[in-house]
Amino acid sequence: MTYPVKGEHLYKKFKKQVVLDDVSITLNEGEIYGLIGPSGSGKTTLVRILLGLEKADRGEVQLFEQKPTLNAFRSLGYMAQSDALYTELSAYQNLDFFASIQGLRGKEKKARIRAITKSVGLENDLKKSIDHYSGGMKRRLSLAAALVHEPRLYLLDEPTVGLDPLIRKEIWLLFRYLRSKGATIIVTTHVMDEVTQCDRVGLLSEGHLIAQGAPKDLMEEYGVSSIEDVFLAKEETRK
Ligand SMILES: Nc1ncnc2c1ncn2[C@@H]1O[C@H](COP(=O)(O)OP(=O)(O)OP(=O)(O)O)[C@@H](O)[C@H]1O
Repeated sequence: MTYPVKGEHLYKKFKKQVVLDDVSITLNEGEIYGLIGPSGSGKTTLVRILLGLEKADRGEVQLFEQKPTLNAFRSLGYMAQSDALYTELSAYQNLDFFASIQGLRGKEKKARIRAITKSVGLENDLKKSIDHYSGGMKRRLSLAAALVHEPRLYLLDEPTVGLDPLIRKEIWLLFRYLRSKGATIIVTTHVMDEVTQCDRVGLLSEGHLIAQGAPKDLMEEYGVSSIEDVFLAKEETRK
């Protein structure tokens, strides 16, 4: 079996602060994995290390059983926490650019742009310049840019932050559709109802992966009815 992501014994320090302490994480093909934890617990750092954008002080990362390289990076869908869009271009021009650098051409490129903008609900706003986009629209466009080339692996850092519930629902439908086609998705989130839609979750606290598993199994194991309570129960046992 090929694992899309394998991080082993990852350790990272920024100056004197230990941000990740012996974190190991393996993703199976075709699963949605939610990475959750309080602000500052190390989620973004972990995602960036898994991508090869940040180097761990110790530990090993493999993407599809190879060390992260620029080529591997191109075949991923990455959405950073802050939007990386070209504000002087229209929404369409942005997507056209991102699709082109991912190697899409001609009719296929147009069809993918059309399909993805519909999925994120921006099909009527493609001509607008990004300067005239709201924060939520920019977020959706960033997501579309990460998804347009339909990679096998997505690393999405808070993709739905600031979006209204209807759009969020649409986006989760899209994630499930991508999963049904065999894609693997790692997503960081603060939204608890999104957590229960993940196949597995990893709970990060102060750089430690304190629990990992299917949300239902974790809730059963701790005899609680929410992942927040699993978090609290687990934190209690660590003290
Ligand atoms: N480049 C950096 N230099 C110094 N400290 C950093 C750097 N990047 C992250 N940190 C610190 O590492 C810790 C973890 O940050 P990280 O962004 O990974 O957390 P997070 O769980 O993603 O938080 P949030 O949910 O707020 O995005 C924080 O204390 C942060 O200040």
